[in-house]
Amino acid sequence: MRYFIPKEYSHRVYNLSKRGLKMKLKSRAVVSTLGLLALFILVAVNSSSLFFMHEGIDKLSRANLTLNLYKSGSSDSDSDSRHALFSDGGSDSLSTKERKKNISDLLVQKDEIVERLLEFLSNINDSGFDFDGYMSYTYSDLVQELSAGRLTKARTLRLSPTGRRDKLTNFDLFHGGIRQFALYNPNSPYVEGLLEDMHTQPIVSMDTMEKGTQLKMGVVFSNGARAVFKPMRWPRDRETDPNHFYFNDYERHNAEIAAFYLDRLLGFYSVPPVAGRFVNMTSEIMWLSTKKLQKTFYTSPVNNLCFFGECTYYCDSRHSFCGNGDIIEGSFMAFLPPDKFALRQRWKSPWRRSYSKLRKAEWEVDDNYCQEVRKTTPYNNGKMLLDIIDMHIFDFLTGNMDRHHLEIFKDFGNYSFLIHLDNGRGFGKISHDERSILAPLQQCCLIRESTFLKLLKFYTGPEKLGQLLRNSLERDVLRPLLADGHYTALDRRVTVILKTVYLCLEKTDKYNNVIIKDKF
Ligand SMILES: Nc1ncnc2c1ncn2[C@@H]1O[C@H](COP(=O)(O)OP(=O)(O)OP(=O)(O)O)[C@@H](O)[C@H]1O
Ligand SMILES: [Mn+2]
Repeated sequence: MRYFIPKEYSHRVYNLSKRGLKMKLKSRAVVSTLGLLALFILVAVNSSSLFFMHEGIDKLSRANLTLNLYKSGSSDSDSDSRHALFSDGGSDSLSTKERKKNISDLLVQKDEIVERLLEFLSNINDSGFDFDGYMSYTYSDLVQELSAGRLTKARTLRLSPTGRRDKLTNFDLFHGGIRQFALYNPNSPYVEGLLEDMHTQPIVSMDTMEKGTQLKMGVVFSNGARAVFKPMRWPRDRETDPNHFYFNDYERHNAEIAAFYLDRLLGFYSVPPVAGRFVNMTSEIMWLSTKKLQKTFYTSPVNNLCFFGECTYYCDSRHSFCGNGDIIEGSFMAFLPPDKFALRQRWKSPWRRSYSKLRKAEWEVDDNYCQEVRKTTPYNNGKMLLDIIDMHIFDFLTGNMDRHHLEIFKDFGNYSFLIHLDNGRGFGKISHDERSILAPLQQCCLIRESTFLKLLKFYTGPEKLGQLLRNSLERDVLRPLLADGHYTALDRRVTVILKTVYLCLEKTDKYNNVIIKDKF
């Protein structure tokens, strides 16, 4: 396998030492003196709310957001020179009232509590939040602006370069492009290229993966790329059995694919690229696998080829994977770099479920659970807790209750992003919203501002999350990937999240206590 660090990325490094942050701030100051000017205003307004954040990070974040999200208030600087995401729209011929009315006409389903949230936001003049400017943005523009912090030229993994650059595959480029705050850059052509490769490249090796509890296979393609293959277990319109506990639920190949697109749509960039593919069970699985695995193949009474493979759970003839003839669908998730190049660290999530029918987890019985978590390393660094909350919001949207571990690249340290592997237990229920997945948001009453603004945009429209995801999923060969009801469920769940945020705001009555401005 070949690795390299793309040249254009290797010269700027996020250094978490104070000196590093100061240097970063300094370079920003050169780019925009206005940023600093507005920073001071913001610092004065918000100094009390971000008490738990690392001081340096705090400054950096505010500088960034001042540039993008806020009106300059009493600042006398020239607004055209700013990258103002939310311009004040002064030249617009419509009055504020008219614009608000036009926008609210676009709302399909209003929710009384979220309406109150909007009212609250339109009235918080003192923090300089430009509500009208925000409302005039489309989701696509918004996500570009708000997720930019994740894609800045943070450092990549230290993978040693071998091989010539023109010979590098999309898979190599994906590994070379993994950064401290995002797994990939959605604007880089290698992402689409890798999806295409996983869909078209001949499969040359297929082996059972030892890791995890349910069957999954390690695949090697002819160009050297590797992927985790999860075959289709059941039809995509079949919902989770309500009598099953979350830990008895099967994995769904389509959920893995949909989760990748949802994560990308939300601007998190934490799920490795996943592509769907039809696989020939005879030539692409059986002939390539071990004798042991081959022994689990059989022909079903209706002449479909089936196998059950080897794994800790559900690998017996009552839980088989059966093809249509000998063709089966499956998801292919790009492999992360192997441990010897980039070690990952995995530990139990504080909001892990008990995985027992009888026992409750600590977070389920202790209302002050978050206050304790916030004091502990690494959740006190100002980023990881917000990442966990983002992750649970993501899991709540898909309905995945199976987030038992947190995982990062060791090389990036505690101030890095969480990798979202294992999304196969999402999209199992259409009409049920599992609110307990939102526990970290509910208990900590914190949400990253960018996440909040993105979700709110789905509520105000005109673009809705369900429709946007439906459009994205059209690209995959296994379309349609989700039963129709899942798209409506997503829109409904956005509202549930926003209501949760409003209830937090109501408790503290202060925007900055709940909605945290950091650079992500
Ligand atoms: N894309 C990937 N690249 C590298 N390793 C991976 C990838 N996907 C999964 N793995 C490895 O396999 C392990 C198990 O994967 P996954 O969590 O999807 O399976 P699982 O059967 O649901 O596991 P569990 O029972 O622990 O929930 C992961 O923790 C990770 O170490
Ligand atoms: Mn799992």
